[in-house]
Amino acid sequence: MSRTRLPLESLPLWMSLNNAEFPHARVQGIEHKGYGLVALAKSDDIGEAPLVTVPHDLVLNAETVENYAKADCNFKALLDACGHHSPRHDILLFLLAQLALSTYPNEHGGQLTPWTEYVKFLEDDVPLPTLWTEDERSLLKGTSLEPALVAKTLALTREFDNVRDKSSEIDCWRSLFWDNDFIHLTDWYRLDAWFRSRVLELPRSGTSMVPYIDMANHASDANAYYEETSQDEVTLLLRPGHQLDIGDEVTISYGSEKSAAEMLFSYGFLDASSAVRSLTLPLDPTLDDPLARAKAHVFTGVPSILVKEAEGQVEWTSPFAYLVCLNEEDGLDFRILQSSDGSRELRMFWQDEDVTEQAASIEVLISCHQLHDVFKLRANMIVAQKLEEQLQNLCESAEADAADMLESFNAKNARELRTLEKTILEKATVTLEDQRNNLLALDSVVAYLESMQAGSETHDTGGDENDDSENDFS
Ligand SMILES: C[S@@+](CC[C@H](N)C(=O)[O-])C[C@H]1O[C@@H](n2cnc3c(N)ncnc32)[C@H](O)[C@@H]1O
Repeated sequence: MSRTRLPLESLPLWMSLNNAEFPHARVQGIEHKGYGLVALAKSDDIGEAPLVTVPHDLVLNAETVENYAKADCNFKALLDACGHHSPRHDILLFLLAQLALSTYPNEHGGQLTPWTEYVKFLEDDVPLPTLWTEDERSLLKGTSLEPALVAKTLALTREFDNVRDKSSEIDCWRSLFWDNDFIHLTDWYRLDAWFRSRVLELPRSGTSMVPYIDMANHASDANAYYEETSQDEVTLLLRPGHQLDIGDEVTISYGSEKSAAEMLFSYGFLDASSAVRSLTLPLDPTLDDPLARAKAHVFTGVPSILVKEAEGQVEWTSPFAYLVCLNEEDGLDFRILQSSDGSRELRMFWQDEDVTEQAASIEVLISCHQLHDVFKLRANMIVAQKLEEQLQNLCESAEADAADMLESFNAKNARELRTLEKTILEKATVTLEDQRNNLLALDSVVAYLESMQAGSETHDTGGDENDDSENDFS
């Protein structure tokens, strides 16, 4: 969508017309960060007074969307056809309506809101990976962001196709989506990127976008914070103890626990000062596991591996790896139970006890089993294999990149993420190897492996004695 824009100089007027106050902070361009907020007074002069106050009726949340639907029948038709799934999706539909209204008022003909103008201040160029070029995205190969980005892209495409399909039965939306082909998938990507990089969770208003305050950039030692007042206004305040001069950037924290991949995914930059060193990888059941689908079905958590470095130590956690490593001979079983109303349900049993509800804590359930250390060894090997594959992919990605050193802000961030994740993975591999060696030295594990070996030898010699020993070994 080729949209109408407004210059930043008009933002103060927009704020005043909408009864928002910004006595101590204004928006200006900040190097490498787009826009940002800067202080208009020294911290000593500001004291505890708000830097910015945004009235409740400017806050965009699920309630704003519902109220707008009551005032605009075109939007109501769209919301009823494909909305009411989640606050995020409804807010995206609202932003889409504002974008269409601000750019094609004749086609849309709907109700203007303050957001119809505010979207004209928002930049097209948002550095989130969903909006990167193909070449930039290819640099993420082997990082934990690669599968997340593929999943997100698919989900956004599905969402957009659904909105587009449903719009075909609503006159004004049919004209925008179909007859004039004004709205494209990239518009939906951009709306999602605006939402993701600007959304706040407010105690009273819930999932919300707050104009002007959403111009505040992130810093891990942020000098400001936002809060919702008892009148449901949102205010931006200085953090006690932080000194500010006129012209200093006013920053907030986007979250202190987010990994580098999460920061890049949601905000399009890496925070060099962050101490968080972690990554999460999806984990699938092994291909030859006959119970694979059943395990995935009952597991309520996210099937993943979390690797985290803290105080020099690398730890991994993966409840799903413990489920993946168990099989029927160990005592894991799945049964379909029929309830009195005739519905059928898949239930998981461990040692004949129904543990469906505890599938995500299977590690605890198996801790009393005599083969507990053997299970730990199996889980360790599943995780080690996944991490080695990941490291291999990262190396291939670095080799491909070396041939074609693409220069851009996003390319630089992709490379930094690769380096950071490679370091974490290499340390995790050493941790896993140490743990494996310790487990392999345990009597219970040695006895188990010997019994398996003896079993397989008995089995082997029971067959054709003329078998090629090399084949047996392989
Ligand atoms: C809530 S908006 C802040 C306003 C934004 N800079 C703008 O121009 O509209 C969040 C976006 O600002 C940018 N940003 C915020 N903090 C940053 C930082 N410390 N370094 C680089 N970019 C930052 C990122 O593009 C992020 O997605």
